[in-house]
Amino acid sequence: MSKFNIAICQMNVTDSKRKNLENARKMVCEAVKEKKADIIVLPEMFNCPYDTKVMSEYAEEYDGETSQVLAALAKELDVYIIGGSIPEKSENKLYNTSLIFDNEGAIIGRHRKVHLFDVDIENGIRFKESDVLCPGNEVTVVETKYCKIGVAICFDIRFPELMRSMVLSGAEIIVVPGAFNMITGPAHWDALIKVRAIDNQVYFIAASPARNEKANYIAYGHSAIVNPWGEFIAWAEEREQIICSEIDLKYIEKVRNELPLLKNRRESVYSINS
Ligand SMILES: NC(=O)CC(=O)C(=O)O
Repeated sequence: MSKFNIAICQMNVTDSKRKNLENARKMVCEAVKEKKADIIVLPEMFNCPYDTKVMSEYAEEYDGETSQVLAALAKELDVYIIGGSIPEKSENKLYNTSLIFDNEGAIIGRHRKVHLFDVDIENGIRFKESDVLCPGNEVTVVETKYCKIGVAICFDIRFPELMRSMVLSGAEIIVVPGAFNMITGPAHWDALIKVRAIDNQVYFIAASPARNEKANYIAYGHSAIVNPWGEFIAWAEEREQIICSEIDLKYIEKVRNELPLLKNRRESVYSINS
């Protein structure tokens, strides 16, 4: 199966977990019925506000309410779900975690955000995930019936070594649920998505929450799907919406053959471990 569809549900996230889960369910169903999506991606922290003060309140141990909803939905609709991220509790620690389900509702991967968003931008934004979260320590690449997919979360996008590691492990698609904000979003979001797609010759799927001007942390929106040539093939505005695009694995092969970047790396000259 070299062609299939991926959708992003750019959903409104509220402070009610119940409403967020209901909304996720509604949008995933719509993505499958209306857009014929085979893989559906949700945004970062889709079941709770992106606010370090409340993350522990919303956190769940695996296998909690959110993972049960997503697993059941994936099975019922016969689709893969890359469950954005949620605050995950494990052994008294909190993580920003993406849970990934196959079309039978089985969990096939779990990515814990590796790079925590600790920034202090003058006259801009101060955010310190490490006040409450611990970092994950693994590169996540899941095997699906379509191809291998790398999954990372938001700030992880800024670390090209992580993206390249996924591709060296065979990823042909990279999925990043992410909640950029009104300072870093306009400055860097589109550019990062585009360049990560170009330098890794992958389809790049970046899934944001919809913009909520009343939230403490205002997400930028503008979810997008970029092809391995660096073209935006589907994109959202700020509001709640679903975007979807066809993925063509043969096109990845074509781009990688015509412009053989991955083959022509000179590892003897540079190494990502040095
Ligand atoms: N929220 C994040 O993790 C990252 C972000 O907003 C940025 O890198 O900018």
